[in-house]
Amino acid sequence: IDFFTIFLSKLYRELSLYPSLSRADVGPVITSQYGGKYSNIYTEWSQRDLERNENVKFCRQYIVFHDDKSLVYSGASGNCTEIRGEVLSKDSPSGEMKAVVRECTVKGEEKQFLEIWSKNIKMKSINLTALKKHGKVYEDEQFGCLVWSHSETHLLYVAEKKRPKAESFFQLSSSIDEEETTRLDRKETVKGEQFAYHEDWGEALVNKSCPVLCVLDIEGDNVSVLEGVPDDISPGQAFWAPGDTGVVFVGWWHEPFRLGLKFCPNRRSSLFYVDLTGGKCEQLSSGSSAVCSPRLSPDQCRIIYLECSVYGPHMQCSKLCMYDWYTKKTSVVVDEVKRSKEDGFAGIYCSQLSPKCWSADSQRVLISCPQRSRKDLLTVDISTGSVTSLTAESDIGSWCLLNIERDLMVVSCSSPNCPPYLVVGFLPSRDSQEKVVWVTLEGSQMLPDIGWQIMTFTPPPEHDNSQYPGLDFEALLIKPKEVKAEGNLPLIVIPHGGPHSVIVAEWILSSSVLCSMGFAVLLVNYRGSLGFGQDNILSLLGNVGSQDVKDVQFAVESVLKNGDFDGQKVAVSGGSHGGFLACHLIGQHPGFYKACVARNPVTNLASMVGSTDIPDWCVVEAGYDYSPDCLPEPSVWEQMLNKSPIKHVTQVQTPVLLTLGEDDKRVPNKQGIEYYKALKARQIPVRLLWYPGNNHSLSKVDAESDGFMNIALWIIQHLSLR
Ligand SMILES: CSCC[C@H](NC=O)C(=O)N[C@@H](CO)C(=O)O
Repeated sequence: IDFFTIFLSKLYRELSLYPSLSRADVGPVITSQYGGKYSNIYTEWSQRDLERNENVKFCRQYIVFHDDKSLVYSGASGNCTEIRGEVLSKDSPSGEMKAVVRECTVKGEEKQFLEIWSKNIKMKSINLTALKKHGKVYEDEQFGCLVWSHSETHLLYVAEKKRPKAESFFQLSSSIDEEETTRLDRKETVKGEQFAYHEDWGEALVNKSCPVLCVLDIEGDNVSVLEGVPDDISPGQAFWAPGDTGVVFVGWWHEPFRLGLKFCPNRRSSLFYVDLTGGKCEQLSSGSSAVCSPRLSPDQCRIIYLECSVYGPHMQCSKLCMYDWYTKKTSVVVDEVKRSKEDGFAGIYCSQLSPKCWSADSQRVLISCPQRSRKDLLTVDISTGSVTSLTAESDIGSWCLLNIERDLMVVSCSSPNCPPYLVVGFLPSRDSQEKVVWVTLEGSQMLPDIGWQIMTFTPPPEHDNSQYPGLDFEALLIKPKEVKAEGNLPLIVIPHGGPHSVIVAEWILSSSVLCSMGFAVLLVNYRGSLGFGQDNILSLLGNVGSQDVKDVQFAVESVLKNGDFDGQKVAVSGGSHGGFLACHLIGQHPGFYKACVARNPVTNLASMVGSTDIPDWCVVEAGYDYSPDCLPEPSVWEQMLNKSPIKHVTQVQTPVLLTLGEDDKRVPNKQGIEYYKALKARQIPVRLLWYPGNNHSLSKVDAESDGFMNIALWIIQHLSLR
């Protein structure tokens, strides 16, 4: 190991110390003995621990004195504490109690407990594993929840349906000597099911197959699985209906078969209500669209939720819809936006609203979402549908709403040169022109040597899309503030994945380390990205491998015209669809890029369609309609192949580093291997890194850090930088 590698790992270690915010909850208003009003804010953070090789979660609380409209005093109360073993946790609405789902190992066996804490006493610890009412509790963002009833007497959560134990046809029947419990267990086992296949919900949701809604009656210590949910529906994102009469949830249809859900809010789904007493289930929204993130208003009269169409591009511009609990009427509050409005509003792009998103008077909804290459904080007036940005004028690249309670907004801010920090501010009243006064609760350190800018590009006429003419796109350029000698800045080009996702101007660890090492990084939001209107998204369907490739190359060549860069020292790196683009770029522009890195890249749509958890993606991106019960026509297979990077592999001259996850369900690692073999056959330098226990994101701490080091060293080597 040389000096350079040590320097690089030291830099990575240093910058990986900055934690990110994952959650914030605002407690009830307390009146102090001197009459001052205050609330506690509970925050959760996550940080990479390179020594322990895990992402550690910790919490810190803050105290905020206020007069319901403005902050009087705020500060941290105590130090931070690491959180271990907590799967889910939630304070009761009054703040009197706390519920925790905890995982721990007892006598070598993993168990899940549901704990109820009151003040400083653990009142109950219910062994959910021993109860055997259901399987593991869901902790994911897709289905998972832990919700107190309004009366604080019951808790609602989602778990895997209990599956009868399967045993071999040849298992001997229980002997008389066996303990009673073992004999009872045996009674419930089924023979012949031992090797039955159970569908799951795909990438990052493996082993999640049949979720059920579960309720704990706290007083009676009784867990029950709610009845009445239709058999062809997987429920999740549940909460208590007004008056605790039942439960509202999102239900995803899982017939004819489950398609991957991660990054796919376009799956057929609806809002449902299941009655607690009779188990009667009612469908509240249309059955022909895709919905998520339902949130009940503080006055308990309305439910706001996001809706988009089924199939088509996976991520799209959403509608903000509202269901009136009493009139049972549904309305569209904010419609899909085809092109940015005159006031700059570009539409709603998020697959999740913050846990609470309503103003205290139940008249406005707050949403943080990408608007072109920034993440902004928007307010929506539910009676007029008018959208106002609270942050459009700010210099900060990303405003992420963690929560809002009684108009106190808790936000995580960051920029490419500034790690996440925590701010709070009161939402000004509906008809006031006042600006929000933001107060920092937990600051962060600005990196003075890193500069960033957002660049806008108009494609040349020959690249214009005749069906969707006049669209522009952007790129985020991150580069050292001081360029030492003119004309020798190396450039790393990073097209994002998706392709319908977006890079916003937020803190990105890898980019900041690369920039601190003296690289410029260009992250391109080519046409097809989120945040620029629905037309922009649709313009890419059928044009993958050409329009997106042209946009990236156009952005790179435009940037290179600036005298700071060395056109002979350009590398390209991307993951997933970004890896697809990296491989396309080196195939379509032979020799232009001196190094290429691809994380779990899509290299051949035609060979992937039968093995990914989202076959519809391949067909739709190739420009065709997907149908789950039809094999694509031969011409569609041909087009899928024609639009794939493998088609251009014979032109490649660039050395390629592939990083693959053994357990990737999204882009099966065979895609990378197919490309690896094609390169090897032509004696193009190629190296493959294989990460066991990792899925599509390669985000486990060791895979991420090892990947970063290898990527940086690969680029340095092939750009001849040492
Ligand atoms: C059949 S894989 C499609 C590409 C993938 N899309 C959704 O999962 C992708 O590019 N994913 C991005 C995130 O959007 C990634 O970086 O993994």
